[in-house]
Amino acid sequence: MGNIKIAIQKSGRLNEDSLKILKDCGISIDNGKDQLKALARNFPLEVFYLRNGDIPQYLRDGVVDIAIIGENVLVEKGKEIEIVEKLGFSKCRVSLAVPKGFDYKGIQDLKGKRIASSYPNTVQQYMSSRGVEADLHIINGSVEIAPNIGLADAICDIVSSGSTLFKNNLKEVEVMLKSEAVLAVSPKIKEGQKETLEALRFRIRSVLAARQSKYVLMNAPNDKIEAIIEILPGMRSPTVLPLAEKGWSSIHTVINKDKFWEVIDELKRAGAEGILVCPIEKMVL
Ligand SMILES: Nc1ncnc2c1ncn2[C@@H]1O[C@H](COP(=O)(O)OP(=O)(O)OP(=O)(O)O)[C@@H](O)[C@H]1O
Ligand SMILES: O=P(O)(O)OC[C@H]1O[C@H](OP(=O)(O)OP(=O)(O)O)[C@H](O)[C@@H]1O
Ligand SMILES: [Mg+2]
Repeated sequence: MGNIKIAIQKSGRLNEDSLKILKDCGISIDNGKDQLKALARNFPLEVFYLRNGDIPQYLRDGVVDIAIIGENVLVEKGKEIEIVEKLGFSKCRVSLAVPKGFDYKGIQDLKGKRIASSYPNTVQQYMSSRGVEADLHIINGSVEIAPNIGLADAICDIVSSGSTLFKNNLKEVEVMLKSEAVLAVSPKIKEGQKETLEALRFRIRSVLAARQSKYVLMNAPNDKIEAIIEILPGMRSPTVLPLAEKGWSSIHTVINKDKFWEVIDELKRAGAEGILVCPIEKMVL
């Protein structure tokens, strides 16, 4: 398989989870402190530690073949770059916010207003597709402070819990896009490298599916099995194994981790006992 170069964020919100997903894919990386480049020991992968904001350009130029990057950065700077996997972490939205006292009724209220943002293309496109012109001020960080220091009437920035907006006396008024970390591919990737990319994607999908699921085991009297199976939102038909105690069985299945709490009471009412919920390390689909 051809060697591929992957860019991940050097430091910041994506760094740790990006390294973690590679590790969960069974890829060991020798990364010493302050190293900008590292080789994987057991997979044809070279890791480049870069600024998130610089990655679209490196992908475009083919300096790196693939990258783990925030989708919001691609929307801003790399619309033509292909996203091949959504990775389920660093979930956030890019939103417009105004001071709490602003009587906001709709996007038209921002006509001619000063908007501070690190995402000028995203804002520009959102506003102009709605026929609204505003006065954009590009700033690189601490955007939420802009209205308080008289620099802007509104802002556009990343929102996750909303606590930064809250602390700065702002309210979210338009969600322009939803974002998460993604695996993106350079348009210049070569044929010989696609096999390695597919092998990596296969591993990533197995890791993500496992993160989303739980292995659930429970015991039940045989006459309750049918009712219990009705409740279980399993992958396929659950496994039913006889217990040493006559007339009892053990039921095993895989369920989506978010669904589990929805059905737990129902399962107990239907007669399930000794319910165990276990993590799954990999799930090959
Ligand atoms: N509060 C947040 N909650 C969840 N995800 C976030 C949050 N803030 C940022 N992100 C996501 O993480 C990415 C990296 O954010 P971070 O603040 O670490 O880097 P940055 O300063 O934008 O980039 P650079 O690496 O270029 O310095 C963002 O592009 C976004 O996708
Ligand atoms: O809704 P919240 O949960 O408060 O998250 C949103 C904040 O998180 C990000 O900043 P970060 O902490 O990454 O700092 P930065 O501006 O230095 O990148 C983003 O720029 C917002 O300011
Ligand atoms: Mg940030």
